[in-house]
Amino acid sequence: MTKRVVHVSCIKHKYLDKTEVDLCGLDFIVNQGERIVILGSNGSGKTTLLSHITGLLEPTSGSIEVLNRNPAKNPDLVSQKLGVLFQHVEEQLLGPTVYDDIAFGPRNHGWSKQVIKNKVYEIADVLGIRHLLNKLCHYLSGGEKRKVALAGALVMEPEILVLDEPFVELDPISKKEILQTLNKYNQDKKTAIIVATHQVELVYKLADYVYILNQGEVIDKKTPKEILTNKAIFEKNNLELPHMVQLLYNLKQAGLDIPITFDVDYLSKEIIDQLKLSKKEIT
Ligand SMILES: Nc1ncnc2c1ncn2[C@@H]1O[C@H](COP(=O)(O)OP(=O)(O)OP(=O)(O)O)[C@@H](O)[C@H]1O
Repeated sequence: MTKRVVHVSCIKHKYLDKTEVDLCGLDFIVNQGERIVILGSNGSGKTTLLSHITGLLEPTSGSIEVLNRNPAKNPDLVSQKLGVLFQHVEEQLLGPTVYDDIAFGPRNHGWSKQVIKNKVYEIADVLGIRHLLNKLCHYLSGGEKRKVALAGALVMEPEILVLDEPFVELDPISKKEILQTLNKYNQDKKTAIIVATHQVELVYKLADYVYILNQGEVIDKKTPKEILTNKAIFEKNNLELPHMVQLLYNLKQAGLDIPITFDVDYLSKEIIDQLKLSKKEIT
């Protein structure tokens, strides 16, 4: 039977300035090894939802279970089983040096010096940041900080990874490498991945299911294909339609019957075939 690792049901939160966020609508459910992308425009409640899952916030009502326990009441569970990457990444870099920062979790859990060293080097190699290990975190670039924070999130081999806008500030090569790393972790270790973003193109590359948030409400759960083939979802939820999908819709409107896909090679072949065919028909 599939193990449910996260279950959030109609939680409400009141911030100190009295802003109320009601994350009701559909229950938010994540099973072991699932890759979930949470899409929503600015202020739709993505970070608020993730902050409850990671136990940083406690709801005023509703229920939240992470690995069958309340995360706000079980900080040990969170630190051992959850790997977290915050949106404002500076807030989570704790060590003076990159090495110290990645080693923070393992040291706290009493791992031996040698095991920590091996693991820090291993994860630094995976993320291509070994050359940064002796550097002070303060002087890292934005993208480097994000990679270091991700290394800190992965080093404990968590059951659940919670990532808030992980690809902001990353160059295309870093983005591709980190996507590959996340998908590999997911495959090899059955790590559940929860990513909040408004970068819709990630859906195709990093989602088994997509939850859509709109003004705090969890309004929909869909597969990537269902999202990408339904233009109305983008308009209704103030999400940017990726250029490639817009192009496909335009071609469809002009009479070319092309499947909606993000596979550039497949798409190019389809377009070329159809253009060749129509050229033949004319001549
Ligand atoms: N610490 C806070 N104090 C007061 N209000 C807050 C706080 N954090 C978030 N909010 C409010 O809660 C609502 C949801 O914000 P949240 O940050 O969860 O949205 P988001 O979907 O992550 O947005 P973005 O994509 O811009 O990061 C917004 O109206 C926001 O102003």
